[in-house]
Amino acid sequence: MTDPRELVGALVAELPDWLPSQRWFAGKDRAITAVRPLGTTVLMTGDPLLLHLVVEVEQDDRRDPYQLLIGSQAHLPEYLGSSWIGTEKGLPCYEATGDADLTGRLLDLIVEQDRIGSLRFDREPGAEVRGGLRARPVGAEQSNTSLVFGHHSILKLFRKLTPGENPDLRLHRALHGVGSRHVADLLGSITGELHGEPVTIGMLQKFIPDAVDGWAMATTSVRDLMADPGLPPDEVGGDFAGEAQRLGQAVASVHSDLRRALGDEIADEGEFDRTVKAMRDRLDTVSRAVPELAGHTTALRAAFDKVREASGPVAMQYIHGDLHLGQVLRTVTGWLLIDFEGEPAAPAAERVALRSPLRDVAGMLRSFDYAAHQMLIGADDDPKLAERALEWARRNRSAFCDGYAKAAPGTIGDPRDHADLLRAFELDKAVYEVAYEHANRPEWLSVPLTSIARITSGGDQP
Ligand SMILES: Nc1ncnc2c1ncn2[C@@H]1O[C@H](COP(=O)(O)OP(=O)(O)O)[C@@H](O)[C@H]1O
Ligand SMILES: O=P(O)(O)O[C@H]1O[C@H](CO)[C@@H](O[C@H]2O[C@H](CO)[C@@H](O)[C@H](O)[C@H]2O)[C@H](O)[C@H]1O
Repeated sequence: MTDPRELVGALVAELPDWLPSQRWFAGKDRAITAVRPLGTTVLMTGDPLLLHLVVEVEQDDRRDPYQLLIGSQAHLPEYLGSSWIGTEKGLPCYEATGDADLTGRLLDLIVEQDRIGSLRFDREPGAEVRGGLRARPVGAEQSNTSLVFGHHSILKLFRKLTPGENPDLRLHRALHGVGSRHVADLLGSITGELHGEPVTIGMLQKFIPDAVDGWAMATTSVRDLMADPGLPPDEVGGDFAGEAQRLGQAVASVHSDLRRALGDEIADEGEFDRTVKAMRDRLDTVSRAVPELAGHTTALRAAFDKVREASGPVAMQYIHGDLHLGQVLRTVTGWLLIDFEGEPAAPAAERVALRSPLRDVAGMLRSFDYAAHQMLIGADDDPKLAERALEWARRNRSAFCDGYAKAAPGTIGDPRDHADLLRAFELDKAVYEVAYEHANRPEWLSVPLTSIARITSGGDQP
């Protein structure tokens, strides 16, 4: 029988070519200079073989750890052909998250609260987890890989590993602990080891089979509005304003639960200077890479500088960090928030820092703008459609803020009362989006760029 470590030793040589084609691989814009195995755990022996692998990917001066689930068997079934990575020591090796015959093992290990090598499989206290189920990967294009077991649970395997406890797990656990109605129940987790320290490998949650994501609902509503140009928005069948308001209430409720669970603190004097510096630094970096941003830098800097004039105490707390319509699920009982990992490209320290909850509000306001304007990408200029898109965005941004204000009598109250801060956070997010679209969807670049032009010229406050 082939020694799994020898197999891994040979397989890592294939990874520099294979990794860039994976949706979840975060370093697609830089060449890979080396891949080294950091840890190998045998989860199933024999044929098929199931290995858990942590590798370090070197790119320029960065070294990022990623986790892989590797299967190997003498006769690779046809349906797994597209998961093939390489044939080592005469054995086909493949990415195993799509192999339903193998991935059930991960769930069973959580049910049994097992430990294999440096991997620890835990059930949350009191959680009932059903084992013996086959998994299907979530089809959507994601930063991580999620596996759905029956209609019961969903296991997220974090691909790029963040040292320590992943904020997604930490914040879900905290919210679950205070009984938040706006997150799915946490059922379990998988912890590994990175350079001798614990690291979150996976998170198991209750699967909500009837959930629809906010982006799908919002873009359907925009389409309905465009299809009925003569009707006022409140008379169009798919009007979203009621949902936007409930979503605002849900986000405010999650913020207040996070404060209750993990506390908050008033921003110190240096906070605003640090915030402006970070916004200016990001702007400088992004405008070097994206020339289309150059014409907006003066107006953006002026808007960022207004943060220094923010009046009154500003509370800092744990927040979602990358809130948009794709991160919220509508279920029969209301809105759920998912994916509390923060911006995928943000440094680990930033993701665990206390921040203003207005950033999440700004993220969602940006998303309403996106939902309205994505319909216009690639279409011929049509001032009527453009006006209709703006109308949808204004109506739903304002409904969202109404909902937030209604449910947040505490520290922030109505987000619109912090106009300068909110505008700066929105613009900072739009600069992030310029970088994101430039790297991932160049044809969408006009969406954040047009918003930046509009907001800096005085338009678009909710
Ligand atoms: N508890 C859940 N119930 C149903 N579907 C879920 C649940 N959690 C996540 N999903 C689905 O899985 C997808 C990926 O989840 P997400 O946490 O956003 O992963 P990623 O970090 O890879 O972006 C979501 O877009 C959503 O469709
Ligand atoms: O969902 P992720 O955590 O991977 O977030 C990244 O990808 C998002 C796109 O899928 C991106 O969001 C941007 O596009 C959305 C529409 O597709 C829009 O609703 C968001 O407002 C906009 O920011 C997100 O920025 C990025 O981090």
